[in-house]
Amino acid sequence: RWVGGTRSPANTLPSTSQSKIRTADDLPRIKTRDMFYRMFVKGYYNRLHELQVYEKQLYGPMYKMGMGKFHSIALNSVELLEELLRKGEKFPSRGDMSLWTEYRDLRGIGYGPFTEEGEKWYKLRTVLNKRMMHPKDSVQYGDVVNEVVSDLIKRIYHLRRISPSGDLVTNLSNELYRFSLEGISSILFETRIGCLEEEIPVETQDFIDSIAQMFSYSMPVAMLPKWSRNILPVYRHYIAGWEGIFKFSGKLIDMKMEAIQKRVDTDQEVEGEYLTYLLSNTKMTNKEVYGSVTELLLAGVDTTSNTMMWAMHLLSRYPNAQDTLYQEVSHCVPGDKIPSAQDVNRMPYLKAVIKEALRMYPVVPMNARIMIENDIIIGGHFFPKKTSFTMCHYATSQDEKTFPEPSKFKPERWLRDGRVRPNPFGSIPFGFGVRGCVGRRIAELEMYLALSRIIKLFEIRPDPSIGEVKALNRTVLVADRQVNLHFVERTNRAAL
Ligand code: HEM
Repeated sequence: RWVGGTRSPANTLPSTSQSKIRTADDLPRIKTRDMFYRMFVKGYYNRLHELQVYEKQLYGPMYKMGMGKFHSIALNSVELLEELLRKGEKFPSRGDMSLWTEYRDLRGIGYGPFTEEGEKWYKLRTVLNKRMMHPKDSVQYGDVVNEVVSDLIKRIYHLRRISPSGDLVTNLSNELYRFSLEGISSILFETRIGCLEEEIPVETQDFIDSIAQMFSYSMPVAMLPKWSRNILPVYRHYIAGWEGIFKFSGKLIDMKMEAIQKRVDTDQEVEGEYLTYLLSNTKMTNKEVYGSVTELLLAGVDTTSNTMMWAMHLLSRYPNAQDTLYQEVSHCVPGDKIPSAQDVNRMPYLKAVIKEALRMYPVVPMNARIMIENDIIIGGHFFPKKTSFTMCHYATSQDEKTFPEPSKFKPERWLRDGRVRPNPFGSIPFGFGVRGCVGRRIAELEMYLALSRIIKLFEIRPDPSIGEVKALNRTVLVADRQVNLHFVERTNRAAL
């Protein structure tokens, strides 16, 4: 069979409805030959997000796709995504994560929110969601994040100063990666790790290199057969990446645990934020905390940094939108005051800017669900349980029926000022439902606080020498070239 298990409507549905229900066999299928041609001859392999748009034109909103062991039903319309997500199971699954679980099994480390499944996943999320998921939870991290934003601003001043024009910041993605890693580490480890210092500490640099190593060897490890692992060095490098990641995060978590233990031993009150909560208020062991904190961290860096990069890139190209944002920020936070987590709640345009940047560049451009427990009917088609669905939400967020003039950056389409707002399933950059992104509120807080402060201090302008920037799909949507921006100071005051 093409997808799913062996059940069919004939043995699961009431006989009256059987005649109207179609199956996967009635859907168009992308031929393997065509898929290879598009990927490797037409060069779509790193523009899979654009392939969604192209294939919708060829096959319509629902089609079969597959390569090797991987087979899936592509859903490529707002209506179908809404139907699938609304019919979601109690313990939704995105599919096979054995590439990540293998290392955890090898070292006896607990699974985190990405790798855990079923009821165990549900229980884990119940613990992890606390102090993270509610908008008011993120407010408590406002001061911690603002300290990191201050260091980012200092670094922007420094980089401008040493640039030939006196206001250029080159390779913005790299700077925002450093900001984002520092921001999420300061929340998850409750300590600073020095990513924004001029010289990054050696241990932190090793950690950054290990993350890059693990990600870059993931694809070859997934593609190569298991028997090649003892022959080729690829698997060894991949495992070495994980070793470096867990060595660093394990050390920081152990240090926190020791500090908590000392306070407990001396009858002092234990105070702290997320990590302290996980270590002292839940029944999680250290090895379980390693697994979860590390997965939260890995999910929270490139996603946040690239979204900020796209938002700033767009603002530099749409000066009117940038000006509207500046007016809002300077009205809500006048003078030298630094925007706080409470202040950003009074800035609807700021939120709309991020929402629109995520619509145009949803950094995670596709997502998946696999029905574990139940058969399902989607778009009038029957699918047996274990069917895998690919959610083509990059394409739906570019659909002009939901978003008129989709290639234009129009934050105002998200404002709640009486206008008809787009279907919420049109743009789902953080996923949906109980399995949706756990770090959404933290990511939003980081982006709001950084962007509002930057826009208050600087007018950002494009660097014409870099040409037209396009998105490449490298697990997340990144720029196809180095992005530079001019940061023109709005006043003479260096308000830090
Ligand atoms: C702009 C920033 C971010 C974007 C666009 C984003 C997007 C996503 C998406 C699309 C998913 C899949 C959700 C689903 O299947 O319904 C996800 C899951 C997840 N995200 Fe994020 N994310 C961002 C930032 C973060 C941050 C900062 C963290 C950590 C604090 C984080 C942690 C996670 C985790 C752990 C999961 C897996 C949740 C689970 O399976 O239960 N993300 N994210």
